Order: sequence, then C-alpha cells, then structure tokens
Amino acid sequence: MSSKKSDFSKVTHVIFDMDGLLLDTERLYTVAYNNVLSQFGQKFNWDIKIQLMGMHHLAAVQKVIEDLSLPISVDDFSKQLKGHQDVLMPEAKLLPGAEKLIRHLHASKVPFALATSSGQEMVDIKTQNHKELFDLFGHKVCGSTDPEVKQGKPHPDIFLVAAERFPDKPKPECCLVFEDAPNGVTAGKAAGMQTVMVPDEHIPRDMTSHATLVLKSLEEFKPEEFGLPPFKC
Ligand SMILES: O=c1[nH]cc([C@@H]2O[C@H](COP(=O)(O)O)[C@@H](O)[C@H]2O)c(=O)[nH]1
Ligand SMILES: [Mg+2]
Repeated sequence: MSSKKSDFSKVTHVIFDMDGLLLDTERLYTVAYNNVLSQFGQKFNWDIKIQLMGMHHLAAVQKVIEDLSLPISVDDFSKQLKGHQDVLMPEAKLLPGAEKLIRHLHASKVPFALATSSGQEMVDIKTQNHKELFDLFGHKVCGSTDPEVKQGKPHPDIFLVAAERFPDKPKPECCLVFEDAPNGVTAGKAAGMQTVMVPDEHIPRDMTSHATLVLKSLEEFKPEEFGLPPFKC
C-alpha cells in the first residue's frame, strides 16, 4: 500500500507461509480455541491471537494458558485443541489468489517452498482436499515438528531452513517470503528476506509496517515487481 515499485529487489525463489495466507485456517483456529476455552468461561480475542500466530504449537498453547491463567496443563489443552482441529481443519478453503500464484510460479519454473509453523500431521489434514496443488511445492518445512527449526516465528529459523533446502541454496536476499502474520514478517525480515504481507483486516496497521509490501489479497500481487515472470493475463 505504501511501498513503491522501485523499493523492491529482484528475487529468484519464493517461500510461502500457509495458515491465513494460502488457506483460510485462522478462522478455524479461532473456533477450535474457543471450543476449548468455553469450559473456563473465557473467549479467544485478537489481542491474544496476533501474538500466537506463527508460534510453534506447544509454545502457543503455553502462552494462552499463561495469559488467561487457565487451570489446565499444556498437554491436556493441546489434546483437546487437536480434537477440534481434526474435525475443523479438513474443511480449510484456499484464499483468493493462492491457487493462481502457485500454478503460475510452477509453470514459470520459479522454485518455491512452504514454511509453515504447523506440524507435519496437521499440514496433511489441512491440505487433504488440495493435495494436487500442495504437491507442486518443491519442499515443505513444518516448523512444529521439524528438528532443524529450533525456534518458531518471530525467529528466522524456519525461513533459513526453507532457503537452505532448495537444491541451489539461494542467499536469503534472493528469497521472497509471503506471510499473513506480524510474527511471520518479523521472522522473514530477520532472515534477511523481503516480505509480502497479506494481513487479516483485524491486524492493526502499525503491526504491518515492517513488511516490504502489504497487500489486501494475493490477487493484487504483481510478480514482475520483484523480477519474477509476469502473469500472462
Ligand atoms: O489462532 C491461532 N493461530 C495460529 C496459531 C499458531 O500459529 C501457527 C500457524 O502459523 P503460520 O501461519 O505462521 O504457519 C499454527 O500452527 C499455531 O501453532 C495458534 O496457535 N492460534
Ligand atoms: Mg500464517
């Protein structure tokens, strides 16, 4: 919204976040958390949610328990949450512009990877109705279960691991990160990468100012602004 075309550097590789960026799962996370929190008479809100978005699963659960002073263990909360997620997440829909951009990069032979804080099992559940599309990714880094991703977003680990796993090992500055969450943008920036942010409308403007470019939807992205092949039409 505020950045100019001339601000951007050319990139050769792309790294995508998944939740809230490609798949409409953030809405479903809110339902799942509220289902667990209702037994304590508590409700999930955006102030808490913004802080959890992008964190590793157990760290996120620990934080919500501490912040709301809940009388439940991390393990029990996590098990209950997973029960709700297993039911809700298979219904996850693609967000506008996601499929077109992924297919375009694939057809144009631009290398791209997934860097999600979800664990491997949850990624399989969320993508089960979009398998053919997600199989187009060169590789997928599943932060919560990948031993090389020591710390979750906002730390840069996941994006550095994702870059390192491309066969030609691009430098961080050659990678463009797509993110929806403030923690994810912080992580991408800390990794030395440019970041395109597509934030939920609940995220305050001042929590988007560290992104290289902020878009309302992936449909607005113009690949040529970052030296990538343009859409044909
Ligand atoms: O309402 C929530 N949103 C997101 C998360 C956490 O954020 C991750 C998704 O972040 P990302 O889009 O960066 O992969 C989830 O796997 C989960 O660990 C959460 O706990 N609660
Ligand atoms: Mg996300």
